[in-house]
Amino acid sequence: MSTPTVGVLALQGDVREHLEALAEHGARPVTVRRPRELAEVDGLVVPGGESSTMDKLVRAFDLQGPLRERIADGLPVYGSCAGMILLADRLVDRAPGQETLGGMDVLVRRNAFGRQVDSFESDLHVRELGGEPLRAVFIRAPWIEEAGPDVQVLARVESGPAEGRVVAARQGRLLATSFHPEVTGDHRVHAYFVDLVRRG
Ligand SMILES: NC(=O)CC[C@H](N)C(=O)O
Repeated sequence: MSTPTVGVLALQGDVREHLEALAEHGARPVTVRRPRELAEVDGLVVPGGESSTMDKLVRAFDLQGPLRERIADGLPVYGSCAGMILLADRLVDRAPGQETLGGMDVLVRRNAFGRQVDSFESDLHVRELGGEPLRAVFIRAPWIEEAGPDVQVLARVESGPAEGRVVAARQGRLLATSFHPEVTGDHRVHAYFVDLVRRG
């Protein structure tokens, strides 16, 4: 699979930046809005946005069942911010009636960093992405509050009041970050994900 087809769930949120970052790293990027489009992809990005809105749209577009099935079948999925929330098996501070797709054995807290620090940037050292620190942009971001034994922690906040909080993790073919790597020029997270898709 030299040029994998990688979808971006395009119901809501920042889709275009992900498509560009995926193309840069050798994937054939496509938008996914319908079950038949989901059936064509080798991997999927669930972008940031607003997780309860995205959940409603996922259900309105009859994608919840097909997405859960493909996740259970081992589809590689990368969730950023709201996407991390959608991949979580358990949520704190969910909106009324909000559901997730699940797949990752984590407890995720929405809007975890508090209102006074809606958005911020921070450098993270992510061993899997090589030596250079990664500039991470957090926008009303969640964090992973608890992670099961099969979850590999990839990055934690390195300073400030949230020091030690888990903001990137992987469980098998599922990858999640609290932050938005698509808005910086450094797309190593996308490269890592495309590699994960290629390995099948
Ligand atoms: N940038 C984001 O994706 C924010 C996520 C948003 N706070 C939510 O709950 O869905």
